[in-house]
Amino acid sequence: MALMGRVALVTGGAQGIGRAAVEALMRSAAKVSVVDVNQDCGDACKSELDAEFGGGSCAFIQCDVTDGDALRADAFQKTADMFGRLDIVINNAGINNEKNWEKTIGVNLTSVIKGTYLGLEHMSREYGKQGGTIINVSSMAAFMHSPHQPVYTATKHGVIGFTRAMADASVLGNYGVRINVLCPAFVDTPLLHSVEEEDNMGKFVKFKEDFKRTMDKFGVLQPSLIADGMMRLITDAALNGAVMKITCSKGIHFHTYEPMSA
Ligand SMILES: NC(=O)C1=CN([C@@H]2O[C@H](COP(=O)(O)OP(=O)(O)OC[C@H]3O[C@@H](n4cnc5c(N)ncnc54)[C@H](O)[C@@H]3O)[C@@H](O)[C@H]2O)C=CC1
Ligand SMILES: CCCCCC(=O)/C=C/[C@H]1[C@H](O)CC(=O)[C@@H]1CCCCCCC(=O)O
Repeated sequence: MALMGRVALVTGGAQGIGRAAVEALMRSAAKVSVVDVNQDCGDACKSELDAEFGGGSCAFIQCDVTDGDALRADAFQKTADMFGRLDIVINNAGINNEKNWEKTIGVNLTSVIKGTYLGLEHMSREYGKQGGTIINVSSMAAFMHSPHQPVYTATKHGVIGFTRAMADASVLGNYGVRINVLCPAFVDTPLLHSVEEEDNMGKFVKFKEDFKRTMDKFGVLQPSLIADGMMRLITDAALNGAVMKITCSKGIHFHTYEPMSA
């Protein structure tokens, strides 16, 4: 019951890692807004969550996170209006599309930046709000660059740099918002199967056997473990600017950096 009365917004929350996070939040008695572009999946998710947790604790908002106006008005503002506040934002929506790589930058990086800024508008002391916490979802691809997914890899590097800089800005600006980043290795979700398809991988699809060998080598995690990591980032008040990694070999752990020097 640690999060009783708290309100969370999870992008890409209708399936996969986002859905596991939504369930973990609801088990802790938070109210959750599931923001997802996929109407059918979102409707099914809402019905299942209402059946499990009772109505009134979650909402599904159909929204494409790359539509900045919709993200502001339909996702963030409606969530705050519906539940009366916002405390937790998980910028999780992501795609793997090397063919339409500009869309990958839009969803995986630009929308994470927008989601962070909107989260601050609703939670930061700068805006007269009560504080809160933001998690941005990156990937182990930010540490082990992938020849199968160059643009995906670039976006996930970007998410880490942006998040760490914003975490420092939050301290300097006394925002009262903790901002952390999560980097899972391979996770058993529909996204992982998109590496089989030319529509997603473009010319890199010819490397799919090599990609699968990497997966066999490192193993595949379950979404529930990623949700456990997210809950730790949400509940541990000491964490800001943390880069959490989750792998089969080491489980939940943190990346360490050299102190900054010229
Ligand atoms: N599955 C994996 O192996 C890993 C995934 N990740 C990251 O975790 C995050 C979640 O991925 P998964 O759950 O695996 O993917 P998934 O494909 O299972 O779920 C992603 C969800 O995001 C939604 N979505 C996609 N584009 C959207 C948009 N424009 N607007 C709103 N919603 C949108 C989808 O409809 C879907 O419900 C992504 O950022 C991904 O890059 C990171 C490391 C490993
Ligand atoms: C299709 C999208 C799935 C994206 C999953 C993902 O982010 C994969 C990243 C891998 C990248 O393709 C190349 C890698 O090596 C990344 C995974 C690395 C896992 C390392 C685990 C290390 C360990 O267990 O110690």
